[in-house]
Amino acid sequence: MEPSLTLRGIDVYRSYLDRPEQAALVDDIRGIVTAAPLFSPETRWGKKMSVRMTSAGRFGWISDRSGYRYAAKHPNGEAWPPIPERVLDIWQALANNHRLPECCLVNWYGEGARMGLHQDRDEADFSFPVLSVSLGDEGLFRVGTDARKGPTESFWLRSGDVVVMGGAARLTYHGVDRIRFGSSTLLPQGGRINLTLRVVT
Ligand SMILES: O=C(O)CCC(=O)C(=O)O
Ligand SMILES: [Fe+2]
Repeated sequence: MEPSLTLRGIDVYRSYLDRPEQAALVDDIRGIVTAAPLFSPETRWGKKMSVRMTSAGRFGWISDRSGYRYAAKHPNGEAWPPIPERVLDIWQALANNHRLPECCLVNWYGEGARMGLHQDRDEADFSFPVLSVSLGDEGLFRVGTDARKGPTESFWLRSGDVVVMGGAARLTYHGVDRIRFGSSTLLPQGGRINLTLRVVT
């Protein structure tokens, strides 16, 4: 399948998931959140992130006063639930490699939540892409270059869109400036969910 657009090497598959597929994925995510509750990670400096998170897979991404890292257990001490088949299917269709993701990060953006510009670079091997799925409210996604101070541009990600950052774009700086709270009817209470799939080891 060809991407709908490629921006600075990042492939965007617009409306990759139709509405029933999005709703089924939300049900899967409810299952993850029941097993591994959302939490608000703290940065090393003790500031709470505005995005609430949890994970599925062998590893989850956590952050606390010791810094951020992948961990085999939720902060409550339990293993993360498995990555849903429906999520793995998206990876199989678009990630174009033989490894399966080891982490499915679930990011939950409520009103006013954002994610600062960053690189995804806690993984061992950057030859594997990062794939992300957007659900619910629209999010303004900012992409730059592989330099922190490089030029950036932004575009709106909508429910059902899938983004693949691979190859030369694997270490592109990116972030979410803001969401348009209430712009989608997928989540009855509003908000945006982003799933990010990564090979970790
Ligand atoms: O919410 C998004 O679209 C991006 C999330 C992200 O960049 C991350 O979790 O590393
Ligand atoms: Fe990221």
